[in-house]
Amino acid sequence: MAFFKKLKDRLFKSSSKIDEGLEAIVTDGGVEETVAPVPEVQDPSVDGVPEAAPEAESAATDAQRMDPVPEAAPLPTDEAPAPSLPQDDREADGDEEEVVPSADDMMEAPAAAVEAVPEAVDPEPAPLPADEAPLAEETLDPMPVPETIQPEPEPEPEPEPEPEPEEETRAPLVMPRTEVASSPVLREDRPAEPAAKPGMLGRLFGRAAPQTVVRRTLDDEMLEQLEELLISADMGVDTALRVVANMAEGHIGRKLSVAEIKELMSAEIARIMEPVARPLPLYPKTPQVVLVVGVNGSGKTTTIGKLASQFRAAGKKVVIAAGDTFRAAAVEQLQVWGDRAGVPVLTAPEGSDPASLAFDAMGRAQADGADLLLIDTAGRLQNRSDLMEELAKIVRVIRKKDESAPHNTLLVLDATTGQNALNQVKVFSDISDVSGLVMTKLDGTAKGGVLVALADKFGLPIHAIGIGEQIDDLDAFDPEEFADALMGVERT
Ligand SMILES: Nc1nc2c(ncn2[C@@H]2O[C@H](COP(=O)(O)OP(=O)(O)OP(=O)(O)O)[C@@H](O)[C@H]2O)c(=O)[nH]1
Repeated sequence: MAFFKKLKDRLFKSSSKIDEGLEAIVTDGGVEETVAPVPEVQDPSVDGVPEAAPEAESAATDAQRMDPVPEAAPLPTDEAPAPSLPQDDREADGDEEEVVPSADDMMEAPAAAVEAVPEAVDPEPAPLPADEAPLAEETLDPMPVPETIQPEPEPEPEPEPEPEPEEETRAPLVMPRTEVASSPVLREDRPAEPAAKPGMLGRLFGRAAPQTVVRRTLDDEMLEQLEELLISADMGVDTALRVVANMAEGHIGRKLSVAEIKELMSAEIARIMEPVARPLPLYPKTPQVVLVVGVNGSGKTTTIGKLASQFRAAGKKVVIAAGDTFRAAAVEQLQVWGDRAGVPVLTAPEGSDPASLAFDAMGRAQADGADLLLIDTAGRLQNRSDLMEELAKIVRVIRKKDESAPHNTLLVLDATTGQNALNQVKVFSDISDVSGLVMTKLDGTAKGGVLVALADKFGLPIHAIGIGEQIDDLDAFDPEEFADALMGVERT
């Protein structure tokens, strides 16, 4: 399943809360309007845009959003270019994901494929392919250009083309999302054309019954209600105010439906989040040391496991240091992830000095020629000064081996803590040099708006978001996808 689809499905607690709230706000004082009937689709093979009564064009669009025509036509072929495959294949298959091999597709390899990676033994140091040469600083694309991007065109189009062997070439989440976003074929969740032009008979007889939409005039009272709604989704007062104020610009006094408000808010949220959507940067210097911090239970261990698996699957050599020596369960959990991914996990006896383990792990990573060293840490905020000293010591000792380390300090935050996440950013920024955020557990929380507040307030890069416990439930952060998922925007 595409990550965006999962994100949308799993952010339902946040989006349905917003949805219900918006319905109530618009219905309260809104007026039901009849909109132009939606033509029934009779001939989906004909490309085109459905007709709309000119005087009610926007209303018709809204009605379609609210009640999409069920038999939407397939994408016109020129909307889904797949230059490397014959036209027939694309049409016959009807599945863009398979016929247009892409980096995004590769993120969707089933976990089973990843589990098939060999045991956690030190793998034979295979020579790195040319395309994995160290990247220049700020070059964000660690993804080797796999053969699947440019598949060999078949001399003779096969009637049943074999699916591409994508499992082995999954990209890590550090893949730059800008590239993905610029490629329309990757947006399989957002077909560009909602419906086809009806056939002739359809145009004559097949018009659906007139539909209605409720719209309410945007005024101060409604703005206040919208603000409260966003605050209830954990967006925080300041951010909610900003979103609503910007959204209101140019729309005061206009009649808006729920769908239109959602789209306006989604655009505003995406605009706020755009500057912080930055994949984890990769540096030419290896091993790149990534220190992972966060309170207990925020998802550090799981995030490290997912990162290690994704990087390993992308051909990177990874070493993990199980630096939370206070919790045996955390060490065991990391070992399970390490075994799955074929990544060595360095451990130390319970209660021993995590800095000493980090020092050894640094040595091991250097000796192994590892690309990445991921260091887990304890998250005992109960004793802040102890934790601060512990983190400072880890940094001191690894700098004995590389004075530029750690190259990233990732703060892992649990979305279910809502506004508390803001305090955690403050505290961890005080005690460590936080360079970026990962937000976990966006699935199953009605507090997803907190990520908008974080972006608005701190401006720290958001590298990735977690929406479940499986390997591929962590992906780079895409502001537009997130905003749409949070607001429950339906793009037809
Ligand atoms: N639903 C959901 N659960 C998650 C996600 N990420 C982590 N978890 C779960 O959250 C729990 C805590 O995750 P850990 O990775 O152990 O958190 P931690 O920060 O390492 O915790 P400590 O080891 O106590 O410091 C585990 O049960 C994970 O499976 C996520 O994105 N979604």
